[in-house]
Amino acid sequence: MTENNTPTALIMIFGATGDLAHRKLFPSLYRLYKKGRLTDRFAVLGVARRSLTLNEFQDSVKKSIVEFTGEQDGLDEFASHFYYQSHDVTDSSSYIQLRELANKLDEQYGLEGNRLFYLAMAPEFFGTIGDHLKSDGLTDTAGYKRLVIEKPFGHDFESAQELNNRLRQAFAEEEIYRIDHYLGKAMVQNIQVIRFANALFEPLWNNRYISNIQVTSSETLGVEERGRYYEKSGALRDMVQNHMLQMVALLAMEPPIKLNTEEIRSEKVRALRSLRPMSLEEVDQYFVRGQYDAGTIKGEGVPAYRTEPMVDPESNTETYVAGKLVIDNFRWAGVPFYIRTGKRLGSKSTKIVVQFKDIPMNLYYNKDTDEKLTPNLLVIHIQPEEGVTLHLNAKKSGSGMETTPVQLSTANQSIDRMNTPEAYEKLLYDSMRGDATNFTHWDEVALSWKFVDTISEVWENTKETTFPNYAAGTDGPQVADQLLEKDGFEWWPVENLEIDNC
Ligand SMILES: NC(=O)C1=CN([C@@H]2O[C@H](COP(=O)(O)OP(=O)(O)OC[C@H]3O[C@@H](n4cnc5c(N)ncnc54)[C@H](OP(=O)(O)O)[C@@H]3O)[C@@H](O)[C@H]2O)C=CC1
Ligand SMILES: O=C1O[C@H](COP(=O)(O)O)[C@@H](O)[C@H](O)[C@H]1O
Repeated sequence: MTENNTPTALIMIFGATGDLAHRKLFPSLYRLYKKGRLTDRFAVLGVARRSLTLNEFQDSVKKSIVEFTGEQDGLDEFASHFYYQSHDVTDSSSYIQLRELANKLDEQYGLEGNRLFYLAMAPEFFGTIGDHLKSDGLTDTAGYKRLVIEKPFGHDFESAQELNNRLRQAFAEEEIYRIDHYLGKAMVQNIQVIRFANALFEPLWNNRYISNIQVTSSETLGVEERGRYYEKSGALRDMVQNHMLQMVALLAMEPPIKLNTEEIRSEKVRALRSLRPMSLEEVDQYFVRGQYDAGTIKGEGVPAYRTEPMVDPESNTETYVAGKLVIDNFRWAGVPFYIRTGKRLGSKSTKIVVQFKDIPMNLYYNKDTDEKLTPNLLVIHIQPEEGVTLHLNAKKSGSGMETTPVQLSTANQSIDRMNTPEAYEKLLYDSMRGDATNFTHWDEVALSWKFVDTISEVWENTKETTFPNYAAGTDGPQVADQLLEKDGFEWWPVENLEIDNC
């Protein structure tokens, strides 16, 4: 890793007029600038097709910052670092001009030839851009060259491999920063710290003491304007292949021998390699799917998935997935990892619940009340609230020896926004500093696709006759509950585990 806490670079954003650039990238760069993490030695070169003057582009940057950060301090100064080239990325003749502009900015700002190419565009263009960056000499530079690439990285293992091979013609693996914005979330980064910095947890973090782990990422949003993309993706490719499996890898991995990029990634890869593969016939035992019907969220009626724009009225696409993952290694044999994620659910929440095994005997059992001890839980609140809660049992006040559940909580300040800009801010900063720890290595991408491909093969080839099978605003389809009931467990309800109630 190249450590430099005030990095200098030319940041070339392909897709600079798009949603991601305006909602996440410009505000994140602005925050870095305000925090002094970007000195004056940086320039941003935006690329997109529409014809904009320099002033128009800089105005659009300022507008996005006001809208998404609510701030305007030093805006003119900040926006003066932004440049624009109208350029169709499929048009080979434009790259030479782009290279000349890049070289000029390099000199003007003293950027030492450092270049970050950020692909904030539809994935069909990733390969073409990579090819041109190399063939037209944009990657021939005296400083570092890095490619930051958005999801989705492929549609399945085969297409991901094809894309990877193509990009590797222009960039080495260590120069490719594949974004998974969940890895930029503070509490996802905290999973390792909670595990490896607490004598209380690490000795218990195995199949002797843990009964099951549940990872939930529920959204109230529907598919919005992304019907075209989502119809081909579904929740499995959109959320499970990347974010959900990344969280599982962090929970399941062995302690790395050092806290560096290579060691952490290699332990995550080992965890993903330990996922028990399923045969096509076994998929239904381990994974279930759902699709939302019309319903009510926060008092407002919302439409069914099949009536959303650009969605097939008979769509077979899943908007909900629940699954049981089995990790075949010494630490986790016998401990199911349950995951669930879906759109148009009752609440926006991402949580991890680690359920500990019951103690061998309940000394406090009272046959008159027949109350069972509540299992100990460690709840990691990823979003919207950020923090940790430990659910314990303690003595009820009074003269008897009855027990009552109690909770110990620590909460960070709450943030509730989709794809929190803070995540992008951290990831942008890391990519400029050369810290790839919180980006996904090709080996992780490949293993995740291989795991998910078996499920998609079955789902794409079997029409789900029960769709739509959950109403918007509910907890999802009943099949998800049945998945855990078979094992004698149930989902911990995310609402009742809110940190505010603790
Ligand atoms: N938006 C978000 O919150 C998130 C987005 N992503 C990913 O980020 C990427 C971008 O998404 P998003 O910003 O939403 O997409 P948008 O459709 O909003 O933006 C696409 C951008 O690409 C440009 N563009 C399209 N075709 C060409 C072309 N042939 N040559 C040059 N520029 C072109 C468009 O500008 P113009 O029309 O002017 O050419 C625009 O700037 C996608 O991979 C998406 O999956 C990932 C997570 C979240
Ligand atoms: O990558 C994606 O993530 C968002 C959910 O992100 P979050 O930070 O709000 O949890 C999801 O809405 C989107 O469909 C998916 O592409």
